Amino acid sequence: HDEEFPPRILDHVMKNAIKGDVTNVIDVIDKYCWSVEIAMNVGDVKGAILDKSFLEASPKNVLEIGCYCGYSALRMSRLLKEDAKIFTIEASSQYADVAQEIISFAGMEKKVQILRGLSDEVLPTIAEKCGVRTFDFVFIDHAKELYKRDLIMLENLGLIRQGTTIMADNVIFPGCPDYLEYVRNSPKFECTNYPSKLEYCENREDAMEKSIYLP
Ligand SMILES: Oc1cc(-c2ccc(F)cc2)cc2cncnc12
Ligand SMILES: [Mg+2]
Repeated sequence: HDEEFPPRILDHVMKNAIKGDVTNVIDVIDKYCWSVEIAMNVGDVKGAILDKSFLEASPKNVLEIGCYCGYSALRMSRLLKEDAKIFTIEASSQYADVAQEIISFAGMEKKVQILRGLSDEVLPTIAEKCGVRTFDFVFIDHAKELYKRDLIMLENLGLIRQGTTIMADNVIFPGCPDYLEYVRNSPKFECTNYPSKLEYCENREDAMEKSIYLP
């Protein structure tokens, strides 16, 4: 990926969005990505699918794996109920730096906590570090080859509970076949597929997969 996109989107947001207006920041990012350059945010079309599942779950403790520039964390933060919080794991310190700036610019720094590091390094201590026992909603949107490994880690660490909603981005493109096979064949997950398009594209298929954990 273009390593220089994050600083450019940060600069564009700072110059064109309204400080403290999270909906405007989201809109400014989407307009930029539709008109200037594509980025790997979940985007507005798949973002609406995420929003709907998020509202249905109405979660208190939210985990995101793959923060990037903070776009999906902002989308979820604007739908958070009182005293609910989002913890988002980001392995790239460059991405985490930009995400922190964008999340703070939007005024959501109290609702979103960025955890820097690789998911398999962060997850084992996240419960005690964040004062959370289990997560009510999980959004998986990082390296596709890590989806299955990390879901199994969430199960083994007891970080998900009866009824936890897990949303996964990019299950068609770039695709995560082993993850899909795992959740769809497991009796512990109730899965729903939401066909859509790759972010900021009209003609490339992608989809989100919702899996409700029912151990
Ligand atoms: O939504 C996404 C899209 C792409 C991606 C890859 C290749 C391409 F050509 C276009 C888009 C990569 C991602 C990596 N992590 C999380 N989400 C991603
Ligand atoms: Mg994605």
